[in-house]
Amino acid sequence: MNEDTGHETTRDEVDASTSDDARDDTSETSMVETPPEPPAGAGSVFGDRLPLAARYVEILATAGLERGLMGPRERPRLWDRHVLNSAAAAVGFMENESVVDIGSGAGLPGIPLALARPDLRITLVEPLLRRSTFLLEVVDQLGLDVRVVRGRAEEKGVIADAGGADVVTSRAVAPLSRLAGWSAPLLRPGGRMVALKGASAADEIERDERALRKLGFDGARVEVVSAPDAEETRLVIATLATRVGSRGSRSRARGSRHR
Ligand SMILES: C[S@@+](CC[C@H](N)C(=O)[O-])C[C@H]1O[C@@H](n2cnc3c(N)ncnc32)[C@H](O)[C@@H]1O
Repeated sequence: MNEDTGHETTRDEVDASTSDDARDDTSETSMVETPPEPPAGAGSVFGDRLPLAARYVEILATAGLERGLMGPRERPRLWDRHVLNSAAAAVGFMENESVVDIGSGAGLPGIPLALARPDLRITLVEPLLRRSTFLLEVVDQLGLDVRVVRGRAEEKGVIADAGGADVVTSRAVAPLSRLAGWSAPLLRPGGRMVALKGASAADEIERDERALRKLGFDGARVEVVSAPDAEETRLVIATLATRVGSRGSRSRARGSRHR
């Protein structure tokens, strides 16, 4: 059981290595190391925002590691396994869509998406104070127009604040049926869930098909995507066909808190 989330830890969550357990092996990390260099393909993903993406990787490699948001073993693969892997999901979003990233942790996939796709209007939802504080700092340091909402995706206050979104995204947060249950109330009718999943994506759809349909999701499918020099990722995409959940106000205040 994951102490942060109160639910069983899935393989995806373990893979993300963003749990507080990461703090146990910080002794392996040398804080004076220079940040990992961007791979050649990163330029085509982030364009003129590559320096901001590099700054984000630097923050993850320093404060992110020091504060236990990333495991030290992730340091050499921050670009390919995390930042570029998250940015690869950009193909799942249409122009100017509003996007809620639930369980954003250290900002994945929301921050790389905001950097690769400045047209998207992104809200990061994260319940843990330490992580939501980190997210506010990242948004501030990178000068991004991204909202941070502290709370659990399923909380009424979060739904009222961040709901009515075109897309709800997530990465390594929960099994598909639970994710769908959290995503549906945050979506406008006809909105989409775009969940970044690992190799289990197709099996999860098969396993949770009935639960998805019950929640009003149609046509769940897997799209395999990748960015240059990045690990492949699988997007589970499903459309909310019926009116489920509530629309919320979209206050532009940064750093709202719901408890
Ligand atoms: C394993 S981490 C993944 C973080 C990030 N998405 C990534 O890919 O690195 C799971 C995150 O989900 C958050 N979380 C757990 N339950 C949640 C809920 N009900 N609503 C929103 N976030 C939740 C946790 O606090 C944690 O930051």
